[in-house]
Order: sequence, then structure tokens, then C-alpha cells
Amino acid sequence: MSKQTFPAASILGYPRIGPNRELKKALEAHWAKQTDEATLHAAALELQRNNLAKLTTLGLGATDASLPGDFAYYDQVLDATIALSAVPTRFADLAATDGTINTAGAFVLARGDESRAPLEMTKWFDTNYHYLVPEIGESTPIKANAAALVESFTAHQANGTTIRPTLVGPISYLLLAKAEDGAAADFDPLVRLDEVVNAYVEILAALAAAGAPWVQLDEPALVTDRGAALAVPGALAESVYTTLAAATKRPALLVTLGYGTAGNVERPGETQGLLARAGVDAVHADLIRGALPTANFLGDLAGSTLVAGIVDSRNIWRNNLTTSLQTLQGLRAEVQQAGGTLAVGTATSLQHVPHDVALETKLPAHLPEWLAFANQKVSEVITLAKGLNDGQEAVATELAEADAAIKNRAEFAGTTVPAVRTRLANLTTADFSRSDATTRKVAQEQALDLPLLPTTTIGSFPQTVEVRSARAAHRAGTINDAAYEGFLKEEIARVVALQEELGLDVLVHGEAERNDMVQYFAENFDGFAETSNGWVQSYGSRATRPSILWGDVSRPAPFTVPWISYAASLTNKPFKGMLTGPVTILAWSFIRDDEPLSVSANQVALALRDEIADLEAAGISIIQVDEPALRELLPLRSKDQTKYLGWSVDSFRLSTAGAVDSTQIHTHLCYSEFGEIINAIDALDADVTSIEAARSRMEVTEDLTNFGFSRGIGPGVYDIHAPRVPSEAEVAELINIALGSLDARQLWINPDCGLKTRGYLETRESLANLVAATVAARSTLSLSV
Ligand code: MET
Ligand SMILES: [Zn+2]
Repeated sequence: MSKQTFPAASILGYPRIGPNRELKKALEAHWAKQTDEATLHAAALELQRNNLAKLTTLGLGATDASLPGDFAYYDQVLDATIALSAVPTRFADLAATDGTINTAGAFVLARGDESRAPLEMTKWFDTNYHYLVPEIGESTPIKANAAALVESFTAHQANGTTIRPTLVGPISYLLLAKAEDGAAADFDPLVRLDEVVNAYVEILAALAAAGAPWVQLDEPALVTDRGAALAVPGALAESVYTTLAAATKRPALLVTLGYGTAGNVERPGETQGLLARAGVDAVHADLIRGALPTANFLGDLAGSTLVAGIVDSRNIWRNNLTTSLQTLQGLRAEVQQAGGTLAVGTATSLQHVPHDVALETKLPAHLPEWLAFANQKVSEVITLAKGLNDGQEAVATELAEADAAIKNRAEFAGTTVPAVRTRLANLTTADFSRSDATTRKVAQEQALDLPLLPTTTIGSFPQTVEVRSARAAHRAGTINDAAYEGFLKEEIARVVALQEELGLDVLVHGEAERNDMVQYFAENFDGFAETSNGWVQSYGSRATRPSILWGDVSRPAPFTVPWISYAASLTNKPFKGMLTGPVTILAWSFIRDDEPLSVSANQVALALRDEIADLEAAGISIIQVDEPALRELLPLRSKDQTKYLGWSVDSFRLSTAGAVDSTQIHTHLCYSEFGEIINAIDALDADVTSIEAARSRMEVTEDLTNFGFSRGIGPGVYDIHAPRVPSEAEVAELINIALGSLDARQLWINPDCGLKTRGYLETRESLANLVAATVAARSTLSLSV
């Protein structure tokens, strides 16, 4: 079969949530039973049509398949599950007699129902997007169902736009899946690959029959360690794509490889070459997170298109078009030498960035011209393709504008702040270390006088409707600063009184003043900006609005101290102040591309260090620095992990090492699979670490014991993600399991995570049970000593 040439400019995908979160509104109205399925469908179609019209206006071809057909009601991996009719056994009743699952059924998979938990949600590679994990067992049905893909293609075709249906590829689908509960212990979903590939052959045939000229299969898992091993010559990817390419009836095939370097990192381009040789019409490479394919591996590209993902889709900075064009020109020479074609694209789907800088109303004046959100990135792709094909002069204006903006950014006063740089340059190793843990322990025991098995919470208390509406009213200017402050103080006083009444040992202020544990810090540090409409889908109908780190970071004034010291003044109990750690602040923001992340992390760390000094001065002797994102930034390839863990741990230590011995530093990490980073967690050198543990029934305590973890540890004794109250007996049982492997003198009793998403009724009861179970455990312990 002779190969098709891919359009010169395209994007791998576009934000699905809608410029004004139209999809969120449509979905939530439907789930609340305010609208029927037809209404939801119509709203989704209108949103897609508007998006496609916008993309066409920006310059993507309406009929050459350069428009991505990547819409998903909830999640692209769920859509692959639907296309494969791979309904997990525990949801089997939702499938029709022909095995397919409809929209209503798919929403049950996504959201659960009275009797079933939804599919597990997990982070999509190293992003903040969460996908729904397929559950595959020995006999999970696998049967092609191209109906939704065909219907969508046909609907847009009838409207004059030719989309390129997009689907997670077969290898990635199975690598992203987990073994269904009840499958044999050594069952690996990948053993179902042949069946999945056969289903894809059928799906391709159905799309070809509907007239789709191109289809896009995303294979991002081939950039992870495990997937990469399958993407070298002679391995699985080669045979899978030989089969798919040999399908007699199929559209032209684009295979995308975003999020890193696919296959052997020492041989960038090798995977693209082998896919082309297998018969794939167009292969993509991520030139932002992945390495530039090298000439030696491009020889196999004859007749194929290489789609160069040169526009960053994970961050919001304006592209340096001049250097990009140079890179593209060099690459094209090599690709042409091999008999191939070069096209321009994005590094991944643009789903990770907001829609449009033009919708921003509150950004500081200097910022908009430095930025590119999805729409601006589409224009960048088009400009680069034009420059590549019509010559640099054809895009001289665009290049000059980008150059000027980049120059302004580099020279802007806040970009590099001498005082911040000097402070960083003068750091010595001593700034990263406290005295030894035992000395600290003695000082803290004297200062704090805590009981055995101290009880505490992770920081936030329920964010009630009242708290959220007061914040909204304050933002909107309908209540003034004084009224808002008065409201928050009352709320804090209530939270402190409740904790006293419940008999908790270490109290917190409850975080009522914080909209979000990262955004609140970004708002109070110099160097960050807030968007007004920069929403990015997090999962399903949920979106977050990451802050933008644009300059050197410092802390102009103490900001958590007033709230925390006010709360502490209301009680005689030991009091714990709450901060968010440097890695988490960066992980949940858009970060700089003009400085290594490690430099930004140390700047944030110093800002936090200042806050800690002020908290200490205000008499706060326990301070928690949350790092729930430490693990999520872990690089996808193991060869990069040591370096990352080195600087990330250092930044935490820099933030906390100014504390005196008697100040007890806590940290919190809300996940339990941390076997691979246990060394790093130990190296944080926190006096007390709280972790998630209830769902895995304290499994982690054994790992900790085997490791020899010697400092304070609070494995969560109740799962705050579920709206149910754990009984005293349940909590007691988990405490007992923990006591089975850990020393009673190091054990803390706390929930898994913060309580801000919970209601007061359940929180009160749950914490009462936690305290009662702890009191009972203490008396057993004192009897046995
Ligand atoms: C995602 S971790 C949350 C920690 C924070 N202190 C809270 O309690 O909400
Ligand atoms: Zn947490």
C-alpha cells in the first residue's frame, strides 16, 4: 500500500473542556438529571463544532484531516474501553446483549453507583490529568465497537469538516490497564494484546468505510521504561504495527509518541523509524520532552511523514519560533534525505493547557505577550509550517514578534531578581541540614509534652458552602476585607473548639482562608501570576486553574502567620502550622522554561523558610510542610530519577532546615505506593511523616519497618476519599496492624489526607471514633509496658 502524506500543520489534540467550561456545565447538568442524553449530546456537538470552527479560522485545514477528532465526554482512555467493549466483570450488567456499553453505562464506569466504586483514576504519565484505569482480566470481553467514532466522524463530515479520529493505541491501552481483581496473581493485561489488535483492525475498517482519510493512534506508553522495551527493533510494537498497517481496509495511520523519547533513549528516532518501516504512514516525535531524532535512525522514513512535535503542549510559554524553525529546517534536510516528509505539530495533545490567552482579564500587563495557550499554539504550529514550506521571509513578522516578546521577557525586572540570586548563590551545605534527628527528638519531647500515639489531622477542615460563598463574595467585592477576615476568624475559632471538644492532641487552624493549597501560596509569593480563565481538565468535568510561575520567587510578607497564630492563641494544646512544600507548589503550577526547575524549587524553598522563621517567632512549634506531589514529578524513565530526587529532596530540606531543634517538622504525602521513593522520603529528614494507608490496610507499615524508618510516622487510619464514617473498631484494627510492625513511640494517629472535601457531620463522627480508638489503644499499651 503506498503511503499517504500527512498535512503540513496539525495538532495532536485540543482542550475538551470548552473555552468557558461548557463541557463541565453540560455534564454536571446531565448528571444532576436536569437534562437528558440528547441535550448533553447536542451541547457536546455544539462545543466540538465551535472548537473546529475556531481551529479552522486559526488556519488548520478543514478537510485535510489536520483537525484532531479527540473529543471525549469524560476521558480518552475510557473511550478506548468503550471502543473495545472491555467492560470489567464487576460492571458486566451494564453491557448490552451485543457486549457494547452506552453513554449512561460509561458514566457508571467513570463515576460509580450506589453499589460500586468507579474505575480507579490515575495520573496520565507525568501530568495532572487523570485517566480511568481499564480493568482487564483473563476473560474481559474485547470486541470492536466503532459506533461512537464513526458517528462523530460522520457528524462533522456532514458539517464540512474532516476530523482525524483519535484513539489510545493498543499497546498503551494495555500498559495503562491494571489486572482485574480476581485475576491470577501473575496476570498481565498485555497477554490480551492480540485480541485488542484484532479489534483495532475492525475499528480501522469501520472508520475507512465511513470515509475517514486518517486515524491517530496515541502510543505515549512507549516513552516509559516498560513501554520503551517494547518499542525497540524486533519487539512487540513492530509486530503490532506491522499487523495494523497490513490491514486491508484502513485509513492512513498516524502514531503519536508524546511525553518523552520513545524506545531506546540512546537511539532517538529508532522507534519512529521502525514504525515507518512497519508501514505506518506518519509517526510523531515529542521534541520538547523527548530527544531530537538523529539522522542514523531516520533512514526508514522513506515514504512516511515525521510529525515534529516542536510546540510545547505542557506549558504556556510563547514558542521561540526562530530557533524552532532552525531545528525544523535541519530535521527536514535529514528526513528528505531518507525520502520522507516533515510536518509540524505539538508535543502532545493541547489538553494540558488552557484555551486562549485572549480570555484573560487579570494578568499583569507584562505577561500576555509572553504566553501561548492552545489557540496561540495552533497559530505557532501554522506559522512554523508556513516558514518551513514557504521560506522564513513568509513569516518574518511572526518571527520578529516572538523574538521581541522573548527578549522583553528575558530583560523584565522580575524575571531575574538580583537579591534572590545572591541569596541562592550564597547557600552552603549547612543550609540544607538540621542537627541529628535524635538531638531534635529530645528537644521536641521537652518542648511539646505529647502523649503516646498523638492524634492530629492533616490540616484542612471541611470547606463548607458558607466558606466558599464568603470567599466568592470577597473576591467579587460584595464583602470587604474586614468582614471577610471576621468571618474567617469565626470559622477558625469553630474549628479549634471542635478539635478541643473531640480531644485531638495536636490542633490545626483548618485552612479556611485557602482556596487551594498551591494557589494560595502562589498568590502570596512574588514571581507567580494567577489566570482568570486558565482552566485545564484534571479529570471528567473537573478542571484546575494552575498559577503561572514567571519570575524569581520571594515572599514579600508573612501570610500564613496571622491565621495560624490567631488559631494557636485560642488553645493551650500543641499547635501545628501548615505550609505547602516547594515541589508541590511547582508541580501544580505552570513552571518556567528559562530556568532549571531545581533553581525555582530552591527559590520557593527560601520563601517558605522565611515563613517558617516567622511562624517560629510567633510561637508555633510544630510545622507541617506538605509534599503530596513529590512522587508525581518522578521522571518517567528511571535513568532520570536519581537526579530529580536529589534536587527535590534538597529543596524540601532547604525550606525546613532553618527550624530550631525544638520545632517539630512534619510532612505529608498522600499516596501509599512509595516503595520506589522510600529513600527519598527518609532523606526529607522530617520529624514526622503522615501518609495514606487506610485503603491498603496499612500495607505500607511493613515496608517502613523493613526499611528501618526511625522517625515519627502517621499512616492514615481512615480513608477521607469516601463519604463514610469509619467505626471505632475499624480504626482500632488499623492501629493494631500498625503497632504490629512499628514502634508505639513513633506512631501518630491521623486521617489519610485533609478533610476539606468532607462534610462536618461525618468529620465529627469519624474523628470521634479515631480519638476513641486511640485512647483505647493507649490503655492497652500502658498495661503491657
Ligand atoms: C493533598 S494533601 C492536602 C494537605 C493539606 N494540608 C490539607 O489538609 O488539605
Ligand atoms: Zn493529602
